[in-house]
This record gives sequence, C-alpha cells and structure tokens, in this order.
Amino acid sequence: MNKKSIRDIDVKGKKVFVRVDFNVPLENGAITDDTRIRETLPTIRFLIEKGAKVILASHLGRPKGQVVEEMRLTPVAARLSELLGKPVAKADEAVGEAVQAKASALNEGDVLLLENVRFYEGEEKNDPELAKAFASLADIFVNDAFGAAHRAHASTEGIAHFLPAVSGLLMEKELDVLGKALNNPERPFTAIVGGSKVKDKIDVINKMIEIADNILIGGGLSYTFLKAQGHEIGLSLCDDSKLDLVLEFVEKAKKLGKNFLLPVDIVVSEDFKAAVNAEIVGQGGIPANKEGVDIGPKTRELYAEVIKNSKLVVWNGPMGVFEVDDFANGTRAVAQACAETSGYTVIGGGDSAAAVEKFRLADKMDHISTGGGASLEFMEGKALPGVVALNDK
Ligand SMILES: Nc1ncnc2c1ncn2[C@@H]1O[C@H](COP(=O)(O)OP(=O)(O)O)[C@@H](O)[C@H]1O
Ligand SMILES: O=C(OP(=O)(O)O)[C@H](O)COP(=O)(O)O
Repeated sequence: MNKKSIRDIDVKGKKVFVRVDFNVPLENGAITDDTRIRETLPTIRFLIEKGAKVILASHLGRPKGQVVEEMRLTPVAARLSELLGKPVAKADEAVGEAVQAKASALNEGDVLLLENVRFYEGEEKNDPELAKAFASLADIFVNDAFGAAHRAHASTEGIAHFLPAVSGLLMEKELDVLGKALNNPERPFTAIVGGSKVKDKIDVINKMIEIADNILIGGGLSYTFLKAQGHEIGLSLCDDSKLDLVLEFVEKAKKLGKNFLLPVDIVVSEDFKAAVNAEIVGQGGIPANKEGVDIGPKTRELYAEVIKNSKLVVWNGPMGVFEVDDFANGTRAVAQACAETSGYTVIGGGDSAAAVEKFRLADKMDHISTGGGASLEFMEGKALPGVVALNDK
C-alpha cells in the first residue's frame, strides 16, 4: 500500500483519533457478533503499547443526525474493555467541551470511546466544521474503519484534511489482501456473486467478467439473468430494468471466453419464509405460483467442482435464502467447497460472512472482509475516499 500506516509514525504521548467501524449487530442492547471489534484490537493494542492516548470514534446504525438511545456505543465500550482487559472510558458525546476535557485528561495507553458520530448531522454531510471539531481533539488521525472507507464522511475523510492521517493495521490488512488478490490473481480465479439485488452487484459482476476466469451466479439475482434468456421465473425476484444489461454481460463473458455459469436447477417454494410445496425444478421449469429460493443439487455440485479446482475464490452474496434452513443448502455447499479448496478464499459482504459463521466454517476461509459495501466498491475498482485522504508514503 502506498499510504502511511501507524507503523510509519511516532505516536508516543500523542492523542490519536482512531476511526473504527464498530457498527456491530445489536439485539435488545446485546452485541450478537463482535467480529468488527476483535478485528480492530491489533491497532488499538499497537497504539497502547507505543504509548499513544487513544481516542476511538465510530458510527453505529443509521441514526440520521439525531441522538437515538438504542444506537449509543455504551455496549461496545463494555465489550471492548473485556476484550482489551483494561478500562475503556466512554464519552456521551463525540465533540464539545466535555469530550475535550476527557481527551486532555488521557494518559499514555489510556483508551476513550466517543459517542456515535452519526448523532451529528455534519457527519454524513462531511461538514468541515465537524471534521475540524473532531480534529481538535487529537494530534494524529488514524483510519482503521475499512467497513466505512467507501463513505466520505467527516470522521472518515474530512478530518484527514486537518491532521496527519495514516491507516490502521486492519485497514492495511484489508487493502493488502484484497489488492493482492485482484491485481495479480492466481488462476484459475473464480468469482461467485449472489445475494438479492442486481442493482447493487451490477458493477462487480461486470468487473469480475473482465478479471476472473469463472463467474458463478446464484441467489436472488440469478432470476433476472434467467428471465432475460427467455425462461419462466414465476414469482422469483427480478429487476426488469436490467434485462438488457444482463444479456450484454452474458455476451461479454462469451466474447472474452469466460466460464459464466447460471443455476441449472433451482429450489422453488410458494413462500420464501418457509418451505411451502417446495420442489426442485430445471432452469425453465419454475411454476407461475412459486419463486426460486436456492440453487438446486446439480448446480451445487457443478459450482463446488469449479471452486475446488480454483487457485483463488472471491465470494460475495449467498446462493439462496440461507436464513431459512430448508433453503440454506446451496449457500452451505458453496461455503463447504470454499473451506475444502486449496485455493485462496476471500469472503466479502455481510451476509456471506454471516452464512460462513452460521455454518461454522469461518476459520477455514483465508480472508473474511469486515466491509460489505466497502469490499464491493474496492473490487469494482472504485477509489475509497477514506483511503484516498490518507497521507502517501
Ligand atoms: N432466491 C432468493 N430470493 C430472495 N432473496 C434471496 C435469494 N437468494 C438470496 N437472497 C437473500 O439475499 C440476501 C443477501 O443479499 P446481499 O445483501 O446482496 O448479500 P451480501 O450482504 O453478502 O452482499 C439474504 O438475506 C438472502 O436471504
Ligand atoms: O456495515 C457497514 O456496511 P456493510 O453492511 O456494507 O458492511 C458499514 O459499517 C457502513 O455502514 P453504512 O452502510 O451505514 O454506511
């Protein structure tokens, strides 16, 4: 990476504003997955050991510029404190006199967590005044929030214009791994794209057709392709505005000699929340009163074979409605093949990562990204504003 990291600067005795992505899932105030907190520990520990005064800032959810009690970072401070094995002070605001006082009182190695930065209207607007207020708390800015690096917000981008700005260790690792995988991929390189929304994945499918050898399509977005090719898709998800475009993709893949695969069989059901008269049908056989909810057994075998023969696999988006056990087999088969392949496996996207966790296969993957949208944009080749703003080496 050509950006400076915390390894390249002296932080001893300095107040360091560290933007992290502690946007963790909460249920009734309890954290249900603390991966994003654990993945940030190397950066926080590094700074503590080097004698920095650590000021952490994050968003949680989308409070839209207002204080939302359920979106306070209080449970995150408690969890972080447990994981670090030391106290973490928590501020109830992210700027202002009380926070200034708390920041000024920090000793070397102390950790302070600010309140949700999205409680302030200026955050998502990248308001320079708010960015300046954040900057006034510290001597150095560290961005370790890979999951929010595709957002140009006051605490991810704006602040970098007012302080020396470097990356944290998680940011560095994400960019290194994803960058290496995509810039000089080992081949055969297989890209698996699933999930529900064609619109969100258009750019990544397009890019993958250009750089991957095999492109495996699954999940809710496959039906737009099947319909475009003239198949009946019943009640399946479909983006009718993209029919022409997806046909162009199929043509482009053919022209470039790429192995572009769509499901050859499909699990269909009258309801996507539970199996109601569920059955397995061929590509063209979806009944009018049913919708596709998973890839069928032939497709699972076909995709697993391709994955096992790959040197690099990049996977984004589940193969079916994996939250329902009866419809999880396709996603499980792909996860299992990723676990078994000797190739390097990269998982991007919140739902794919959640699926891999659910099947207890997370430790069998080579890299699970902490960023969904961010890893997608990175894979599409877009510049991430939170990275662009950092100081060059
Ligand atoms: N055939 C399908 N019909 C409806 N929804 C689907 C289908 N296949 C997958 N999904 C849904 O897609 C959602 C995940 O999509 P997406 O957000 O694009 O993935 P990711 O977060 O991994 O990028 C899951 O909630 C899953 O239930
Ligand atoms: O959870 C996040 O995004 P992700 O679900 O795409 O990984 C990040 O914290 C960014 O959050 P945002 O999409 O509300 O800006």
